[in-house]
Amino acid sequence: MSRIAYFGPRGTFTEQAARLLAAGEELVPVETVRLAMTAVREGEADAACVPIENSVEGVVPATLDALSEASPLVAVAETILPIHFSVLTRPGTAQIRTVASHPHALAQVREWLEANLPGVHTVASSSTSAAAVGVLEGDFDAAVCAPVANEHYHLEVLATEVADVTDAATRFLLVRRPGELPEPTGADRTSVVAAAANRTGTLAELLTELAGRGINLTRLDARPTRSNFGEYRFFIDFEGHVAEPRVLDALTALRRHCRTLRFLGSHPRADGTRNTIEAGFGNDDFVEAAVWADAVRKGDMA
Ligand SMILES: O=C(O)C(=O)Cc1ccccc1
Repeated sequence: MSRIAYFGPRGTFTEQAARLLAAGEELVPVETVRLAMTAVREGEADAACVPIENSVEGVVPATLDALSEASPLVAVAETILPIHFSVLTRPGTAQIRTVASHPHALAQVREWLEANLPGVHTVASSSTSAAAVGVLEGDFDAAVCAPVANEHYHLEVLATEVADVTDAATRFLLVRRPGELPEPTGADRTSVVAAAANRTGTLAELLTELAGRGINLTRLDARPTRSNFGEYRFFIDFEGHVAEPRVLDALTALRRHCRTLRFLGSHPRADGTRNTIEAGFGNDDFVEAAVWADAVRKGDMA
């Protein structure tokens, strides 16, 4: 049985995602996203399940930062969960003055709180279930949690299915130490983090290399390098698998433009969207063109 570290404590949305991505494996809650990845880096866990992006609030910065630091990790699988919340309180609570949750969760229930708990004081916690623990311990009056939270904490349920934005969703990754890659499926996502040279047009150069090979981007985010003010790393997700020649060709080109380029994995997409392949960019097109170019170089051209 594999050991899977997940962003905890028990009862987070990430636990729900880990149950799907690593069914039947040993799931181990870890206090922060970064420590979940450290457990994998140090060999204490075989993989980590972490949130990466939310359809309402965007990326989870802690996940991007932890993916770009220390030794490389690669994403091998993903899942997307619909997000709605349960609001939990201690049994017998007469008045709710404080409500805690992960900042992404608080941002997604602001209207509900204004309408149902006007004037309540909101407190950011490290995760949704850390807020439930805080309620149990008397630190806050209520917590905005994942539906799975109450399997563990047995609090009073004030409301379920709470969400200002219907159809909100969060994507989660399963990351491992580098090794054998998942097989290409035709509906894959490849991720990299690029530290481009700090000069005019470098981001445009990177994007042109991808666009010029008909590669469709699925996400682009910038995070500060933390070392030099104004310097950024670019997190780029795009359609396709590194086993496909147009993707490998693009990565090789990106490498030439970057101070550092970290490969963050190629894995099947949870939504099953097939890779877009423009005319002339299929695997066979690259093979035929390479055979032709080789013949030209050898002087074998008919
Ligand atoms: O705190 C959690 O439960 C998480 O897994 C992070 C999160 C927070 C809000 C929405 C989706 C995921």
